[in-house]
Amino acid sequence: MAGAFSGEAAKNIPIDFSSVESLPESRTSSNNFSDVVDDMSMSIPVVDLQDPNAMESISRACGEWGAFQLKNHGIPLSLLKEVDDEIKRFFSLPTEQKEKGARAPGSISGYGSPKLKPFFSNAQWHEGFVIMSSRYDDVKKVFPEDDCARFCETMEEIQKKLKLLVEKVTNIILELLGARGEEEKWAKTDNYALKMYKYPTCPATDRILGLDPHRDTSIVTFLHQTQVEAKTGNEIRAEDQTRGFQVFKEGIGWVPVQMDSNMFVVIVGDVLEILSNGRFKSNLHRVTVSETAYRYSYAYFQRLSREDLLCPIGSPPRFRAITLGEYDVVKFKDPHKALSSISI
Ligand SMILES: O=C(O)CCC(=O)C(=O)O
Ligand SMILES: [Fe+2]
Repeated sequence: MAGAFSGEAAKNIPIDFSSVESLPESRTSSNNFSDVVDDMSMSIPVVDLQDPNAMESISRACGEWGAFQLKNHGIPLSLLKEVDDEIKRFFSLPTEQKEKGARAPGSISGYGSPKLKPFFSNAQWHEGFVIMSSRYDDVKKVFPEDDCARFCETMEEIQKKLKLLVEKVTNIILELLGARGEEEKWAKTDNYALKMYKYPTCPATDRILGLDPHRDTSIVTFLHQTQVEAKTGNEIRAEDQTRGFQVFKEGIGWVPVQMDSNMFVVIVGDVLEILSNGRFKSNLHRVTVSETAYRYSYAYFQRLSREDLLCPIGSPPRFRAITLGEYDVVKFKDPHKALSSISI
């Protein structure tokens, strides 16, 4: 198989997906593929940021779903389209070119499978590229100079806009919680990560996921689902529009989120569940893949410091106060039990 790697780098760099005609034994997963809701009318709520009742809608969505789609967010749709195009251009580069920006062991930024272990098995069908707080060193290694400038300018622009939008939405949420302390500075942080993904077509969609079920550690994650592009010679099928990002709803199952490239999906993370004393739910989500269509996405995460103390707002507290650094250690041991293991 082309693109087989050895040594440390093999842990970070995906196999060359285009060369895989059948699924290697090592890339099978034990996930449940049948528990998917096929009622198209069921989805996460849509919140209109221009609506005078936006705050109430955000409160309800975060409490009931831990996720919502955000429209009228103020980021120009032309910029969203440019970002989509640049991400597509990046992932279309030859594998050996992208590998020049490979994520170094122990680092978060760069090309490969984002550093998520031991959260997941190895078996995930995606390529990733991570930019940390507007640092483009890895991009420069990948792109020839002129192409690099266009990519970096576009990414800089979207990150500037997202920083302000995420700050605005985080402030609404903090106001809902009555937060008065340190948390307000977290909304404004200059420390963030932009993770981009390509989910290539896959020969065995019933045996592997693009991204395994997980909860983000963030306050909120902003996710944009980019265009689905059919593999040469294939039509895009209706189901490919809903194949991709899915959220888990207790008692209902996996709910596919209908793609809308004009909106952002806002996802509640563990930090917000802790801060809100359990009022807002950290959302369990995953990504499924398609046999006939590629999918691209990018996610923007605010990053707190390891020393930041997460303290539930409200009484009696349902979680013990914990620094982010300590919480990371707990999550590393067992990501799916992290929240329950700090609950009191
Ligand atoms: O690519 C997606 O749709 C989801 C990404 C995601 O969940 C993450 O980066 O945490
Ligand atoms: Fe996520």
